[in-house]
Amino acid sequence: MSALPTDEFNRGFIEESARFIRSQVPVAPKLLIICGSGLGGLADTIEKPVTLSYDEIPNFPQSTVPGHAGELIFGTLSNVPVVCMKGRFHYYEGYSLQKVTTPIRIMQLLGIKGLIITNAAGGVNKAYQVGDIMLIKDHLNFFAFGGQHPLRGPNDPQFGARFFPMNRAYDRALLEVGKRAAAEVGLANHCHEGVYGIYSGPNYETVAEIKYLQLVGVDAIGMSTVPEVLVAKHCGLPVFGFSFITNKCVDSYEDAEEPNHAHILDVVQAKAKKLKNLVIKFVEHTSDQWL
Ligand SMILES: O=P(O)(O)O[C@@H]1C[C@H](O)[C@@H](CO)O1
Ligand code: HPA
Repeated sequence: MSALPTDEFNRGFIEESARFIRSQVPVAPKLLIICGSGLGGLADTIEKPVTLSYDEIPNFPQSTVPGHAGELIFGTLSNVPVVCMKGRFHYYEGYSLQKVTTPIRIMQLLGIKGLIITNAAGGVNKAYQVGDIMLIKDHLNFFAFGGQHPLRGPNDPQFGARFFPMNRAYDRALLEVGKRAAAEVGLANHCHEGVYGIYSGPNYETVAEIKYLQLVGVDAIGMSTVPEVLVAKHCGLPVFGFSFITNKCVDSYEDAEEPNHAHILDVVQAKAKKLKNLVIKFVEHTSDQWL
């Protein structure tokens, strides 16, 4: 059997990061918000912010992708102590899936009670327009079909059970709150519920791959989120997630349009205020659940 990257995921290693964060931050967070590509502006709404750079925190991975600043922002939203990850980690950066997901376990040790997860994604579903949001109701984990999993290796029962269900991974009640929040911030006509699929990247998909994704029921395709949600569910955290549709997936050889990361960041920027308002409303409506 090949070597397992268990040291990146073991309790001592993660506790060291958590201890450092506790020594720097006055209030323990109750809710973790992970910002997708270009979505770091979600953290601008946090009151009384305290910033920690990823490079200050022992054992914490470093952001290498444009649009992922590499900072944790602690503070409050609707009186809920939150922490915002401005910058997430992706498998294509070279990190193991364990390393990609260590922040979830660190934040769980700090006492979070839930996860809001966001991403930029390509619209596979032909009804989706650039600038829409998709509330994630489920995912297709193509990594797991190939035997790749952040929880491969010895299980630490202090975090969660060896085997765990994923059929209600995206909390149904939170999804309804998300729908209401989207309507309240004027996104009702741009809001869908759908299935997110993970693709490793760093390339965007071929035409044949997009046709396949359409056939198997993927509505939005991206390069993140699924590993973090798996580890969050393993340790019992309720999850609310949404994809921001930054580009239409090209499913024809005649179509000359090509996805482009710089353009994706611009598209997010253009809708940043509405997305911030969505997160604020969502936390406002769910605050009792986290306190
Ligand atoms: O971190 P997310 O999933 O939002 O980032 C997406 C996927 C790739 O990292 C990148 C492609 O443009 O954006
Ligand atoms: N494919 C994969 N990841 C993405 C895309 C896409 O089209 N857009 C933004 N992230």
